[in-house]
Amino acid sequence: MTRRFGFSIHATDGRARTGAIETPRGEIRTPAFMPVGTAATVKAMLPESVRATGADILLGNTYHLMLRPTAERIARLGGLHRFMNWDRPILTDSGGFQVMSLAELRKLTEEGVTFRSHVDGARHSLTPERSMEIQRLLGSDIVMCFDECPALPADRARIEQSMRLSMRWAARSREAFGDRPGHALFGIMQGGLERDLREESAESLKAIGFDGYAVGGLAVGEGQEAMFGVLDYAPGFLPQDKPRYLMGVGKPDDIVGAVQRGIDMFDCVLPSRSGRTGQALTRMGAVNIKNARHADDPRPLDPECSCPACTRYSRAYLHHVFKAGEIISSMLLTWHNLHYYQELMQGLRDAIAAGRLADFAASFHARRAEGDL
Ligand SMILES: NCc1cc(CSc2ccccc2)c2nc(N)[nH]c(=O)c2c1
Ligand SMILES: [Zn+2]
Repeated sequence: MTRRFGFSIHATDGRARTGAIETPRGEIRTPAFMPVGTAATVKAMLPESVRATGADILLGNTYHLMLRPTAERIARLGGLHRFMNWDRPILTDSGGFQVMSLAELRKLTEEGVTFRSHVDGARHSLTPERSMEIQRLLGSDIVMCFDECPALPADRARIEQSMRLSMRWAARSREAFGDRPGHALFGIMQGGLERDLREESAESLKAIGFDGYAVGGLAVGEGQEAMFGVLDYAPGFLPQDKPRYLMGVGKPDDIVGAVQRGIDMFDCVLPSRSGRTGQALTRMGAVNIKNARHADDPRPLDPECSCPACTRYSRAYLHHVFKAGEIISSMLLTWHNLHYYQELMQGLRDAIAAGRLADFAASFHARRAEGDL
């Protein structure tokens, strides 16, 4: 077990890489999918079940945890790993993105953001310094810089102004983070869909120096084509020997395309959130288990899947417990969706290692029927 944070690339295929991030709490195989555990839980899953799906790392949410139960309380109780019974790596976001999308009465200044809690209306402020303190109190292994992700649509001037503010905040985040062996600080590239602003952001972040680099400000409504257009060049602006994390992405086909363009780490609420609404993500595409056609179907959701939902239950049963609003419905479909995502990541890692990523991507797309199954 290492006391340090390190990244090694084991193989490449085109711009895609497969390797591992070494942390004191265990390794993270890349490309990696990181389930989101917003309020110190991956909804409808026990931590041991999340691990059983193949996850090496979870995401925690600074914004939610600072409001409830507060970072200070979690620190007093031994930190987030102890609190939520997950002893492997945790990455926490810096909170700025959620403030702008969830909080009320937000005020943005050079200093940071003040806002009212969506929980109880209490006033709060987040600055780069406070965000670093909260993430330290939580005990997260990978800390994200405090940044600003501009709401779209936004004109170039707004994107430019916002990116440069985020770069000043990145420098303050680095300063406030200090020297913490075994813990990592990731910078976040901004710049919208503007190539020159993306390059300027990357240069600013490299000049400061980070343990990893995220691509922020994508998957904010621009659509897959525009996102891939940015990913055709933006990862290349980042250091080749450091992990690259595409924040908040994405659907399975988003992930396959982004891996082909050099991204190593992903997170998305889709597998867990859609699981709770009855949408099962499978290699053939999406299955909406609430549809009446499943009511008498004795077959498994996906006969090729080895998860508990597919090996022990029929579509008819899953349909029934969903229609009845039974808690087990969320448990089983969330488990299946997270299992499917981790199988997809393992398939990508194996394909890159074998130099057959193009074939993997081609068969991935060929299997997916259009529309609902
Ligand atoms: N939808 C894209 C997205 C998502 C997140 C949130 S990722 C996340 C969510 C919950 C827990 C951990 C990470 C972002 N976070 C930051 N800091 N900056 C961004 O530009 C950005 C863009
Ligand atoms: Zn399954």
